[in-house]
Amino acid sequence: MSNRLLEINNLNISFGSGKNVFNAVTDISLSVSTGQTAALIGESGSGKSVTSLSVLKLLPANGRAESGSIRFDDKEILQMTEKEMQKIRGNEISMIFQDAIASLNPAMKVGVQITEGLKYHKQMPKSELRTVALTLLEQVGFHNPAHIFDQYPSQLSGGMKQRILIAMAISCRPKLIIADEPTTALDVTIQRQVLDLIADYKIREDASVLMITHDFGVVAEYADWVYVMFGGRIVESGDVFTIFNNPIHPYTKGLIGCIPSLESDGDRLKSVYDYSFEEAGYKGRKFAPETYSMESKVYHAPSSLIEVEPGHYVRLFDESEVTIVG
Ligand SMILES: Nc1ncnc2c1ncn2[C@@H]1O[C@H](COP(=O)(O)OP(=O)(O)OP(=O)(O)O)[C@@H](O)[C@H]1O
Repeated sequence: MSNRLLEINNLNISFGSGKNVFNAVTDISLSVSTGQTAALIGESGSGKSVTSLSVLKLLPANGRAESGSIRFDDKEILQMTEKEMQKIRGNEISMIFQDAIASLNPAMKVGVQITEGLKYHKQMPKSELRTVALTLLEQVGFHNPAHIFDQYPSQLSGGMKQRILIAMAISCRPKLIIADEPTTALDVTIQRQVLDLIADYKIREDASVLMITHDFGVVAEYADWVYVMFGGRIVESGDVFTIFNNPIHPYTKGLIGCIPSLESDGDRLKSVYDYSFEEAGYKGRKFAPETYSMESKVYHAPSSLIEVEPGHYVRLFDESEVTIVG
């Protein structure tokens, strides 16, 4: 078996029907190897969440994977039935959602909520559930697990609730964790704790993480492999060192330029668009995903990723590599 636990190939996802079809994700390919963290980074609306939801077959009702493949542990997800997916969700793949704190049941003790997955997926006897839940609470950093077990969500802070969610996510010892901006609502110290807990789990269990983020600082610290998304496509990918040392696509450069730095001497934080305007010398988004217009002509950019050095892929964007189609 390959060590690619998750492998997405040429995935296309659209919403709507008839004339109102909208392609949210176009020709995405990515993989997450065993024991590694892959980050999917891009601005809001670039298709990160839609891609990750498709791995669990949890797309909204008006969305669908049109073509491509999603292989997890050498099984094709897109061909699985709902019943088969129920055995995978929360068991082999866990997802920590952006706004997941709201999903905690306010009327149930958090300790009991942690045991739900174990009852459902592992048929664990009642006598063992409490002991396992206490261990999980310890693993996510609670020094007084017996006390926390009996608390209701309203008695806990946001950061504590986030740790409960991580305990739930890891309870069945999933092979893959999908973390969709799990820290957006939290302050910086707690963000780090949450990301560290996910990283600890990954190391302890030799598990894999697909991390969805818009923060290159987080990518630098936690990811092994990076996929940069723009407009529903991957525009650059490679291992984290290569992407930081030799970013090629203007959008990637822009994102890296957005990381606040202590040495920046008080400079205004550049937005990605400022960067592309200045660096690319174009009026408009030079690196638009497929077509863009300039001086009343429409340009069509080649849509394939090119391997510019071993393992480093970039979608072409240079004017010399653009053909005029209209
Ligand atoms: N139910 C839906 N119906 C129609 N379009 C949708 C639906 N859900 C998402 N989209 C569209 O799909 C595109 C990708 O959205 P997605 O949520 O994956 O972006 P994202 O990169 O995860 O952004 P964010 O960081 O804000 O979550 C967006 O243009 C979005 O408007």
